[in-house]
Amino acid sequence: LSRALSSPVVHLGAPDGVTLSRRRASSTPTTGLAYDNQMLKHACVCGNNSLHPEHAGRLQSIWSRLLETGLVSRCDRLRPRKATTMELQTCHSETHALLYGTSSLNRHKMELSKLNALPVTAFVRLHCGGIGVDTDTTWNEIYTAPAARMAVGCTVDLAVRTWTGDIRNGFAIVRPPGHHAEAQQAMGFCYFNSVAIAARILQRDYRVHKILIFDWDVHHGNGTQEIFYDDPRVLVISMHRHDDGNFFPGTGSTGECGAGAGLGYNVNIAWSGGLNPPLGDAEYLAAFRSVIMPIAREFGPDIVLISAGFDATDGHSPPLGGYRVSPACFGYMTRQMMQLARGRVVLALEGGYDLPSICDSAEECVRVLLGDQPSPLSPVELGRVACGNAVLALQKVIAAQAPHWQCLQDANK
Ligand SMILES: CN1CCC(CNC(=O)c2cccc(-c3noc(C(F)(F)F)n3)c2)(c2nc(-c3ccccc3)cs2)CC1
Ligand SMILES: [Zn+2]
Ligand SMILES: [Zn+2]
Repeated sequence: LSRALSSPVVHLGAPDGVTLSRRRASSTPTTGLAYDNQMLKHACVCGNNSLHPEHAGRLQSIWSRLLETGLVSRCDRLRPRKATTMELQTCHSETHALLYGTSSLNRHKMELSKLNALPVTAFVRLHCGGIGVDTDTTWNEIYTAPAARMAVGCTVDLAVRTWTGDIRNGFAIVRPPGHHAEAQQAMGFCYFNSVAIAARILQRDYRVHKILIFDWDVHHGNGTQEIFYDDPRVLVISMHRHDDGNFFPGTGSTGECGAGAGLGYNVNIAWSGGLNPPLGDAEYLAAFRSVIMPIAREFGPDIVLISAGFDATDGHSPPLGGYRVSPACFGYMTRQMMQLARGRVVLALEGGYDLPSICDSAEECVRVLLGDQPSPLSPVELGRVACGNAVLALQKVIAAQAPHWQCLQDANK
């Protein structure tokens, strides 16, 4: 017993009722995970998941997978919290923050002047009997606001604790998603732009100089682009299906390179050509090798935030995605990003709804964040040349961005 007593971490079988429960401070920081079941409650009152595919099952299944695989126990589980209104207002207007950040349970606490300032047309009646901003962006007057605030709070805390070195890197298992949310507009299942708010807080409160936001969701992150369009300290790189504006949300063309001081700090890899053929790992690898990593290295970020939507994977039908990127490819892209910013990388879930694919993809990413070897990419994909449409799209990006990035100028010689 005396020996056991000498090593304070050992939980004695309490033979004498003494238990030394002082936990060993984790000497080496590990991967942080943020999740809370309050985010499951955001749902349309009609309860029809096939009508509203951005449902709680997405989050529940990812969390279950991370538990079953033992990955959660290898990570540092953050204490989840809701974002404050002040935090929401780093990117959104006060009206927007109060409109979507206040549930009916708390509306009575709002100053009357503020309550009266809210646009009455904010929500419309949906065919399903529910209400929402639009048919995709449904509103549950009790549960949507706390869930949306929770998604932001979890993402912010992971980013801050990664910056301070308290955790090595992190993954926010959150919903509702955020990358379509603009300063004054909720849309595309999004209310608050979690990743953008995290970036703004790192800038304002931690004086972080250079932040890379990489968005690999199959949809263009219009909100993120809009928020940082004139900011040279936040480089936004988005790779997404565009089809000359015919794919949701329609923004994110190659020529949108930023404005003012931010010119050159917005990079859109806008895929086109529909699904002839559907894009896969070969195209995403070509984008990484020829554009994304060269620009990211030249920028030299202090931290990397990833809008990690998994709707580009196989299993996502054409209306949503239609591409065939493999879960292992998301692991590969995560590992590539870990070469930057001394490995300070934080992922936040955005889109994706095919449960097996998003679970496989999330698992791949968490394993890589923990330092495990990523699953091998398919030899077929490794050996396949990127399709013609993808090569054209990449050439357009290089032409548009070469004036702003030295690394691409050599590419033209
Ligand atoms: C019933 N009908 C069925 C087809 C439909 C097609 N969706 C879209 O065209 C669409 C439109 C706007 C936004 C998005 C979108 N996807 O990910 C995200 C993200 F989560 F913000 F990243 N937004 C997708 C689907 N949406 C999803 C979906 C699933 C999870 C998250 C978001 C959309 C699955 S099928 C719309 C609803
Ligand atoms: Zn509904
Ligand atoms: Zn998406």
